[in-house]
Amino acid sequence: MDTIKTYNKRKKEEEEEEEETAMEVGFLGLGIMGKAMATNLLRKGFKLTVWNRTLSKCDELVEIGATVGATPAAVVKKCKYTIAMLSDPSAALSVVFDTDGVLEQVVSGKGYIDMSTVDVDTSSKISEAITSRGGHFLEAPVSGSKKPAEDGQLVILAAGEKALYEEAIPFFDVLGKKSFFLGQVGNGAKMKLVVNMIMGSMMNAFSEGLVLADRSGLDSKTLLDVLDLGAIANPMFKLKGPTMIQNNYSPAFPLKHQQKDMRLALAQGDAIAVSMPVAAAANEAFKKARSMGLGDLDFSAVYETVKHLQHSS
Ligand SMILES: NC(=O)C1=CN([C@@H]2O[C@H](COP(=O)(O)OP(=O)(O)OC[C@H]3O[C@@H](n4cnc5c(N)ncnc54)[C@H](OP(=O)(O)O)[C@@H]3O)[C@@H](O)[C@H]2O)C=CC1
Ligand SMILES: O=CC(=O)O
Repeated sequence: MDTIKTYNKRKKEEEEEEEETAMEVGFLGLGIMGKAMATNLLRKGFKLTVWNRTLSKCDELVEIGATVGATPAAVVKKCKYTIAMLSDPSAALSVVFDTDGVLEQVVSGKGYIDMSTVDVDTSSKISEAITSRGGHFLEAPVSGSKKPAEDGQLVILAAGEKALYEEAIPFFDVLGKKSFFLGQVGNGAKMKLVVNMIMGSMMNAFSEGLVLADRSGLDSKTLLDVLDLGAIANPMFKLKGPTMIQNNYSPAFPLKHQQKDMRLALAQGDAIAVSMPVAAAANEAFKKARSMGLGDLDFSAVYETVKHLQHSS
């Protein structure tokens, strides 16, 4: 009789533990984007276990209810679903494959959702590793910056396992205003790089326009008003224009990440022989900006490089 009781008690505890695990969501990477996204998930009632390479960045999340995992592996062990938001391909790979990384605890049924902006190769390597251990993988890079992340207004570009996409919709509903499922792994990465290639090229054209207007004796604020009323009005010019003309480059989207995206988009074009001279020139300007020590500022700081080119000519 006692044996049956003990068995039933243990079974109930296991079921409770399983339920608990199912509700826990892991979050790796609490930079500008990750912090805002994790905060939204917590505020909407998800139980979050967070990890960041610089562990002190977890403190603010702990204050609003998060638990800290000591390593990426510890987070995955505890949670059925883990979301990552990391700087670049090398960070995304390191968090999965290094000692104490994600892969050590991926077993059947675990879901890994990488929302970092990376290239197809990186995403495919991660996908193969996770799925070969019975886990499920989704890439889900986002369009939208710090403010859309804070407001839960990102555009989510998901690709990979459709079933995991369906399961992740409650997270995406909190994080974004719209999510797309784009098919096989790689399509999310490709779409995100196309979008950011266009954005980086536009930022350069905009910077050149601001310089040309200024050197032509025109008022920059009037230029912004004219642009905003015409066919090329857009939220980026409207948001960044006023701060750029005040030389304020407080980072929302760090310039080093925009340059990484230009580089990866050019490689994407290179592989399929798509010629992109405008994007290539924009990439050079972002590289120049990095060499001027502007990499941690907002990507709109490329305006300083465009101004600098006039001084040196
Ligand atoms: N900011 C934006 O507007 C947008 C950014 N993105 C993309 O989202 C991703 C994150 O961007 P964002 O939050 O702005 O970037 P941040 O630079 O603010 O944060 C980067 C994060 O990656 C971590 N990291 C960097 N290198 C490593 C490593 N080797 N191992 C482990 N962790 C590492 C950082 O940890 P630590 O704190 O220790 O440095 C930090 O948590 C990037 O891929 C970016 O391109 C996409 C849309 C918009
Ligand atoms: O990746 C950057 C963004 O603003 O989107």
